[in-house]
Amino acid sequence: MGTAPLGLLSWQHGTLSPSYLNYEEIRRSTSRKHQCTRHLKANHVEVSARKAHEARWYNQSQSRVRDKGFEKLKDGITDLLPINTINSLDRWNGKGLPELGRRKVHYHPSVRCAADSGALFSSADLGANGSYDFKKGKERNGSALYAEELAFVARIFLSLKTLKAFLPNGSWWQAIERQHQRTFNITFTGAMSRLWVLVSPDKLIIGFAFTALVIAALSEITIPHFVAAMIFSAQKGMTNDFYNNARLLVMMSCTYGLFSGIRGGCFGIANQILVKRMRELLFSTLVSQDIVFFDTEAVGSLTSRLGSDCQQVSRIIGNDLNIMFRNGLQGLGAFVYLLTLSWQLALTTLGVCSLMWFLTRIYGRYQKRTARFAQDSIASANEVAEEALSLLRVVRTFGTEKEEVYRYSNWLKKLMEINLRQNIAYGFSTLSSCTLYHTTQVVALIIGGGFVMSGAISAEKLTKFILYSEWVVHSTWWVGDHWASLMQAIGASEKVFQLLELPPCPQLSSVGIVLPQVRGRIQFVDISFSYPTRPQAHVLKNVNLDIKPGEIVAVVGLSGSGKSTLVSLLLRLYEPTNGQVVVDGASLTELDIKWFRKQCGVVSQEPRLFSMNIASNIAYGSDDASQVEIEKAAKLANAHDFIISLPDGYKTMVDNSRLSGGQKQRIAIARALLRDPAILILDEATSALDAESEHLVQKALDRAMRGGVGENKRTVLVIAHRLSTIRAADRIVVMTNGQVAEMGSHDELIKLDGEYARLTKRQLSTLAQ
Ligand SMILES: Nc1ncnc2c1ncn2[C@@H]1O[C@H](COP(=O)(O)OP(=O)(O)OP(=O)(O)O)[C@@H](O)[C@H]1O
Repeated sequence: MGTAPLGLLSWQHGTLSPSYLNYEEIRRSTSRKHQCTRHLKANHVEVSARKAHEARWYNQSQSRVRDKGFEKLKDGITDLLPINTINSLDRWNGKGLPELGRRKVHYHPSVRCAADSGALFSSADLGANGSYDFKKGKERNGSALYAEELAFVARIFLSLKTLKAFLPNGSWWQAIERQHQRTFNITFTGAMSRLWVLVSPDKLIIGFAFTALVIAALSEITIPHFVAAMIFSAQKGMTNDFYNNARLLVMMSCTYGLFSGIRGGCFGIANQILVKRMRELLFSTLVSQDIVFFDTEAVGSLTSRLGSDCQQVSRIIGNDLNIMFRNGLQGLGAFVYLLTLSWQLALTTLGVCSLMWFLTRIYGRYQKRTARFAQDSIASANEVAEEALSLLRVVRTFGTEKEEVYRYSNWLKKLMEINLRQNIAYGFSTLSSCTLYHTTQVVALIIGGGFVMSGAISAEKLTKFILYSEWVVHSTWWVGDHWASLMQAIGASEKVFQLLELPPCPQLSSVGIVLPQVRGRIQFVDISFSYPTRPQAHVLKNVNLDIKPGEIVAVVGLSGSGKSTLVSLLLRLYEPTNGQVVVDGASLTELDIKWFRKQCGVVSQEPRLFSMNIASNIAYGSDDASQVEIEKAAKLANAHDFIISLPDGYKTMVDNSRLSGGQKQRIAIARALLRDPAILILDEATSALDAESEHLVQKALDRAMRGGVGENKRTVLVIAHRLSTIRAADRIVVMTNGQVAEMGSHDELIKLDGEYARLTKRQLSTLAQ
């Protein structure tokens, strides 16, 4: 097999039109065309023993040859191998094609370059010894020069291909959009009407701001007129006119300064009010969402919406609209003035401004589209940061600081990619605006100078014209700049507006019935349930359970058997897929759920404390509790002694991390007991406490479970893990795979020798070890 030159024959991948590198065109453009064609035809090698994938490439290449109209060449070349990525070549390295032997293949940079751009090669091009040397090829065979030319053309077209990606609507600009999904799109008018609803209660401030804006803008626009008038009256020796103009200039300058200040202050205040109101509204919308919503939305992302996204919106009124109105008004005024000076020159300026505005609209649209993606990336970065910082103890224990930094910086990288595009787009916008700005001056001077020389207008008029045309263009530039910034802010706030439109959780707005007295009978009637985020997983299946008033029921079972889910359904945090929960004969859906929840005391498996003092944490949700009642609840929960031993006693500031697990649990028990609930729900902690803490917590739980007397005896539903708690129950319910497997007293279930007996034995043997 002889060494053949590079057979660069065709191009794939739509970005570069194949016709650009049509073989025939290349052939025509080179003096060695016949020689090369002959050479390729003569040196092609029939590759007989191809592997399956090579055969596939071969077929593809044949169809490409056909598709791209290389019919003539097709007949002569049967062993084309499309090497559209260098990886394909690399895969051959060392392994060898049948005809190349097991030798390493080396590639000339131009082969790599051409291959990257999707060229087809003949296997013969790689040479008999598996390598291709252009210099040697050139010496041996004149056609090699042709190969270099082709490689050169390849480079040019590669550059063109890259350039094309940077043109408006090119693939580089759209790369970001392809990575993100947009489900909600807000228009300019949509955003404005929503913002108006938010700021309308402060019409007075907005009114002041706009009045001041108009006065400041109009007084500022007269300044160039008086400046020019003063210069020319001085030149003509008109002293009276000079001083009159000077007086008016001072007056206008002062008016401008004063009202600019009022304008800035009023817009600033309106801005602060807007952001505050928006954050309040967003927060209240979020806290009134269904629990399912929080199964899908990360907390870090939501706090980012409250912080960063709302801040972006504040720019709209305080900055963008303010400056747009000011410059719009001034630009309009200046243009009217220009028309009075020379309508021909005024129309020239208008032409330039229209072009500038057109470019700005394109730029503004791009900024709006990308802004949302930027905010999404900020939210995701925030989510990672929030997670890592709140779980820093776990991060430190597992030594995964670097991984967390990597996770965080990955989002920052994505954000940077978006910002890079936004900034380059800004660069293009500034470039075009700058060019057009100076073009106006040059055009006005050339045309205006002609008018002056022909005596059509005076030099004073031309000077005023230049000053005001500059003003018009400058105003258009500013309006355009802030239009783009406004669109960016609207884009950034899309998610905020989307969230603000979420209706509150229906149970919060529904008015249900309030029972005169809660006796505490709880019935789970044929309950089936799947979490909305995992509808295929049936967590509870036809659960039937009747808990009598004052009864203590312990629910036991393996982890994941659905015990906590049962409690969530009792508190109506989720709605059952099938069946219903009945309390004292009334369906839970008929009851006023806020009232019902107040009748329940809940101690969750991992109680969380708020960043407030201990007394406020105990009184959380019981606003009218007195200090005496708080202390009584704390004593019942075995928490009083440790609380008073703290430096500030009940006023000690705590948060979720400043107390031990046992202490937090006792505060949570006190919080539940303070309500003196008719129904007590305990999700026993599985985490191991030291013997002393466990003893104290256990005593607190026992006391809590025995609360109430006679008719008012408390109904207790306890998800129990400790044998002592289980034994204290009147009835034990054993759950397996979302179903009630066994039910009865401890002795009954031990006799049954089923699941419960097995669980108990396992626990006893663990304790014995
Ligand atoms: N918010 C949720 N979204 C989706 N699936 C969930 C959710 N909460 C729990 N699950 C799933 O529901 C099933 C039952 O969970 P549940 O918390 O009720 O079990 P459990 O018996 O209380 O377990 P443990 O004793 O470990 O607390 C599990 O498979 C769990 O993965």
